[in-house]
Amino acid sequence: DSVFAHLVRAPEDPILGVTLAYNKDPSPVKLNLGVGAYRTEEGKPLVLNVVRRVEQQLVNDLARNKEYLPITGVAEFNKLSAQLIFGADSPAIREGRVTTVQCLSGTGSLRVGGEFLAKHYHQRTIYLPQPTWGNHPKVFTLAGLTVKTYRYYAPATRGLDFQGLIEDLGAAPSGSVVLLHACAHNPTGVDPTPEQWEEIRKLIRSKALLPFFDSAYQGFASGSLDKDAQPVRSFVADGGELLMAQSYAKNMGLYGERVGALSIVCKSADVASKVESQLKLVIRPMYSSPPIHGATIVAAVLKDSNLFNEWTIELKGMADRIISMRQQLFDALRARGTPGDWSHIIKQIGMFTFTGLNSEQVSFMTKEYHIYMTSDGRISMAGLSAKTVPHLADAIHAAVT
Ligand SMILES: Cc1[nH+]cc(COP(=O)(O)O)c(/C=N/[C@@H](CC(=O)O)C(=O)O)c1O
Repeated sequence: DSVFAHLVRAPEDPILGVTLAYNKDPSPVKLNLGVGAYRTEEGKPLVLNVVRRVEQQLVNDLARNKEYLPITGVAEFNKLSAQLIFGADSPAIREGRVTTVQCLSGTGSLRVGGEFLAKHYHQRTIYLPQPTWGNHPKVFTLAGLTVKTYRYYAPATRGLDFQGLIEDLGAAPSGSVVLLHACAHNPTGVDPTPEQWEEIRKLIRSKALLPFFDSAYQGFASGSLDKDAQPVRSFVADGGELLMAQSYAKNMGLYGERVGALSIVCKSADVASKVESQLKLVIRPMYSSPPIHGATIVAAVLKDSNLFNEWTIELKGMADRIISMRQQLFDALRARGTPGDWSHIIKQIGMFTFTGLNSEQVSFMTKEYHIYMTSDGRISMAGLSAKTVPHLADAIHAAVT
């Protein structure tokens, strides 16, 4: 019999498996609020106009070919990605202290960064917020790091457990790596205030902890790319070092193109270039070089001021639609007199609402109302529309009464 006959059947991914279950459900009222992917009012995936425009230009450009990219990817894309998150006027970029490599979207950027740290950094422990994106622990464990957690979410207030965060990071061994969501924390939708970010930054620098930022929603938290990058820029401004994983999956709608970048901000240009040389030794045996199409689209949008402005308008449109879904769901629950305080729905930011519903209530809503969401009670607001809000509100009402 097969040499693989001994394999046990693996469980589906807690996030991506929700979509598989949704697809199997024949119900006409089913609702997919699982994966963090934007949907229009009509419930359809969105390809941004700027992306379509650029793709038209690319397909007609006979000067383009399908040659291998360098291991580090599209150079222009790397430069423009660093400017997008650190600011076009960033002193670190000007001083040549930033190295950026194109990776396979956010996940690939996190994995390459994790493998680089496991190989070259003296402290192999990374602290993840509790809770965090479900794939983080797996990515970093497989990269060779030891995963620990720091308190982040306070179920009682449905807000930030700032005291717990400070205590846990204060107790972390000096030099530990700390994963920070740059904005729009997944799954809680709870971000530190600017004042709290400043406290976090001071603590991290005072203990020589190494920040590893994950930016998968730049522009989705506030609707402004620059505003959402402020916390990151305050860390770069203090001259310290950090790692930064960027994803264009959500904010440019390039999910399946797998477009992302890993940047490492170093103390000197000389170190940055040595870091880049070692990053190439991580990437070459992993996937050799990244895909050409998506990064070319992003570079075209970022370097042309008209396309860039049109992108910011489309991005704000997506952010605003999500915010209106928050208000509509909150109003619908209030209209039903649904027991409990639901103000966190309008206070939380980014793509997700961390409802506070427990796994029994979630499975009740799936069974009785065909609502598909992750078992931790997270719902992707982008999956909602004005006409489906009442159905979700009915389901939540039934689940809590
Ligand atoms: C915080 C965070 N970081 C990185 C990623 C990776 O995205 P990538 O497509 O590799 O650029 C995601 C994706 N999150 C959504 C989709 C998923 O789970 O893959 C989600 O949480 O639903 C994140 O939420």
